[in-house]
Parts: sequence; structure tokens; C-alpha cells
Amino acid sequence: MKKIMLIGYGAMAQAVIERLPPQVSLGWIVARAHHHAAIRTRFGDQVQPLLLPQDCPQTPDLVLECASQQAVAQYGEAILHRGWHLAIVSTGALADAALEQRLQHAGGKLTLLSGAVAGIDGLAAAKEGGLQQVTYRARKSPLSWRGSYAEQLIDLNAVSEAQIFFEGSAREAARLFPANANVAATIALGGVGMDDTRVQLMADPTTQRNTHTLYAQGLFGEFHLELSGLPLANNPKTSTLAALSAVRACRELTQR
Ligand SMILES: NC(=O)C1=CN([C@@H]2O[C@H](COP(=O)(O)OP(=O)(O)OC[C@H]3O[C@@H](n4cnc5c(N)ncnc54)[C@H](O)[C@@H]3O)[C@@H](O)[C@H]2O)C=CC1
Ligand SMILES: O=C([O-])CC(=O)C(=O)O
Repeated sequence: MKKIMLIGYGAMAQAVIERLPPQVSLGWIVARAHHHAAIRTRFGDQVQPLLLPQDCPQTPDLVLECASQQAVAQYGEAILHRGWHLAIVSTGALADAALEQRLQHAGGKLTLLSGAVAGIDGLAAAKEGGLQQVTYRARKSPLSWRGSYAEQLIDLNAVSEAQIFFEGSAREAARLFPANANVAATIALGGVGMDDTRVQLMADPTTQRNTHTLYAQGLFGEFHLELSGLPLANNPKTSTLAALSAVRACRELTQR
């Protein structure tokens, strides 16, 4: 039996808990203090709520970050420094170049989950031959952008047709939209980097989906990938596929 630590107790963490493979158990949840009573009530002694990963008395087989870019910045180094395996979904944290360097040199094992997008394997292969252009566009409902920096760029209540409200680099997108543009960072890290990956963010009142469009061109030829994902019921910002990529990381623990 493999025993994992989850960081976060929000929509994605709940979706992961519901789908944990049979040979994987949840041992610890790093969560804000106000979640601890609910965790104890739900899991009894089986799962220990923690304020910090470092409070864990054992070595988890995997630490699964499903919380925020801020959580990666706050705990990432300490986890890796212990030699533990950390898988992160809030990949946009690596838009902070200094943090990326610290995590790369901290030890342990860092895995970037594919999250809400597909095609990163092909993009990384294409990179071996040289990539000339990588662009990414996210199209989500106005509801999915609510509470984000988008509110300063567009009137989300008044948007009547699909509208691009942000264009810039993956680094800018990931930092300005920490709960919405991690995919931009994932694509950047697999391809031409944070500064050369061009990103468009779009609000579309006619959609209920989170649609990710990836275009890459290089020596290999070109590809155009469009993924139309269903958001989680509890968080319209987050695609179901992102949670499933975390479940897959758990399943892989049992397949080694
Ligand atoms: N790579 C990808 O494709 C995607 C990545 N994400 C990332 O996953 C994160 C989680 O998504 P959801 O669960 O839907 O968000 P959510 O807002 O429903 O839940 C986040 C949870 O993490 C907790 N949290 C945040 N920072 C924390 C910290 N420093 N310490 C302890 N707990 C902390 C919050 O209290 C909350 O319980 C997003 O914020 C985003 O960074 C989300 C969607 C796609
Ligand atoms: O789940 C999604 O559709 C994408 C997302 O939030 C992100 O890239 O951070």
C-alpha cells in the first residue's frame, strides 16, 4: 500500500480523494486550520491534518500539491529538501525564475503534472528538433474568470460574445492568473519557455467548457490541439482533467 500526502482541501483535492486507486491511501492533508475539524470528522484517525508538510512524522510515497502557486512557493523547497517526491499541479509557480531554480536544486524529485491539457509529450518531442512558434489560448466562461485579474481587464457581467481580454507571455499569464493559467506555464516548460510562449485568454459567455488550444510549429511540422474540458462542479476555474492527472500520478505509484 502506498501512502500519499495531499496539499490543499479544495475542489481538486476532493475530486482526487474520490478517485484514489485501491492500493493508494491518503495519510496526510496539508490544509488551512479551518479545514482540520472537517478532515478529522470525515477520516477519523486514518488521515492526519497538518499545517505544514514538515510536520509529517513519516516519508510519504508522494506529496501531491492540489492547492495553489503560493503553496508550491511556501512548501516546495522543504519537501524536496527532505528527498521526497513532490508532484505539482500549480505549475505556474515556476514562472518565478528564482523559485524554479531553488526547486531544481533542492533535491528530491519534482514532477510537473500535465493538468488540464494534453500533448505535452508531443510538444517536448518536437522541441528536440527545434520549435519556431508555440501559442496557447484558454477560453472559459465569464464565471470561470470571476475573482481573477480578468475583472480589471473586462466587464465579465457585460461580455456578450467571445472576447480576448489578455495577450502576453506565459510568464505574465501564469503570474497574473494564478488559479487560471497554470496550463500556460505547463506548455511553456514543455516547449519554448515562459517568455516565448504566446498566450491569449478569452471569456466566452456561450461556453460552459474550459477550452485549451495549443498550436506548435517547428522542424517536425505543426500541430493544433484543442481540448474542451468539463470544469469541476465545485470550481468552474478548474478542469476535471487536471484532477484526473493527479489521480494518474497516484496510480503510477502502484505500477512501478
Ligand atoms: N495545471 C493545471 O492544469 C491546473 C492547475 N490548477 C491549480 O490547482 C489549484 C487548486 O485548484 P482547486 O482545488 O480547484 O482550487 P480551490 O480554490 O477549490 O482549492 C484550493 C485549496 O487549496 C488550499 N490552499 C491554497 N494555498 C494553500 C496553502 N499555502 N496551504 C494550505 N492550503 C492551501 C485552499 O485553502 C483550498 O482548500 C489551483 O489554485 C491552481 O493553482 C488548477 C487547474 C488546472
Ligand atoms: O483547469 C483549467 O482549465 C486550467 C486552469 O485552471 C489553469 O491553467 O490553471
